[in-house]
Amino acid sequence: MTTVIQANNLDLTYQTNDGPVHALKGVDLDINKGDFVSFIGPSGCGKTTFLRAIADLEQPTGGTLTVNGMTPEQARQSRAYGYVFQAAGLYPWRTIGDNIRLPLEIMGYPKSDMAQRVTEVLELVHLEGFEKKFPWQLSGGMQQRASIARALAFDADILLMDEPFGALDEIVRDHLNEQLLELWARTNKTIGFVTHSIPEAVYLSTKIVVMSPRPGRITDIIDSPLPKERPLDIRDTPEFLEIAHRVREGLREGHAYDD
Ligand SMILES: Nc1ncnc2c1ncn2[C@@H]1O[C@H](COP(=O)(O)OP(=O)(O)OP(=O)(O)O)[C@@H](O)[C@H]1O
Repeated sequence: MTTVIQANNLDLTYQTNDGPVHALKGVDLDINKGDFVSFIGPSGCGKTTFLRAIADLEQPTGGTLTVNGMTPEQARQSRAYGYVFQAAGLYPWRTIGDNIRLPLEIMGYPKSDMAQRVTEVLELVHLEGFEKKFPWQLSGGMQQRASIARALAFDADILLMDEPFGALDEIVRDHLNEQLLELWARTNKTIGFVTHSIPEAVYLSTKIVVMSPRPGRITDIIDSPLPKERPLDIRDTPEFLEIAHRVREGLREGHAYDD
């Protein structure tokens, strides 16, 4: 099994006007190729910080972190991952196709390759035919799918997603969760996914990382026994509910630490 992301005793402390904030403390985690890893925990437990450290957007203050065996900086330069933010962040004056093309243009991709990539990724997120539409002509869920398509444009092996569906209603979210699993199965990407939702984490993941704040740390890592193929009604099975229960217990323990 290939380890794609490896954190050893990782620390990250922000220096603020109110003193140091220990956002990550002693984080040890191995993420293997093809894993779907969810990070769940209360606000401030360092989920986003960890994702940003992987993406070289924050600098760890201790320990080691490698991405595809490289430093996060080298991994960023070799375009090892795509990043999806909570808000879709599409440019309103650019069409969906032009939004997806933008990172490719910046990197100087040949024009012919670009057209083909845009078609491919739109197909992956089921937005065929929307290339010429503007973001405001799409629903919130479709915009978020377009932003996933943009993150897939480079065909990076790793997809980092920071609460991509947090602002969407439950029905749309269920639908996108199903589609994301299908995309993951088709592409065999390694996915790091931040969420506040227990059912979402359990439904999507092969590995669930439960975190706790002050200092931000990992309190439980659950390797999911659920099969890769997951219809939505798997959420009513005893196996699913058992994992959800373990996550809830882990979160509760983390909270007790604060009292
Ligand atoms: N740029 C920054 N400067 C100073 N402190 C920061 C910075 N970014 C995050 N923090 C602090 O680090 C801690 C971890 O923040 P982080 O955003 O990683 O948590 P999170 O688990 O993603 O939270 P949420 O669920 O609210 O997004 C918090 O206490 C936060 O206030």
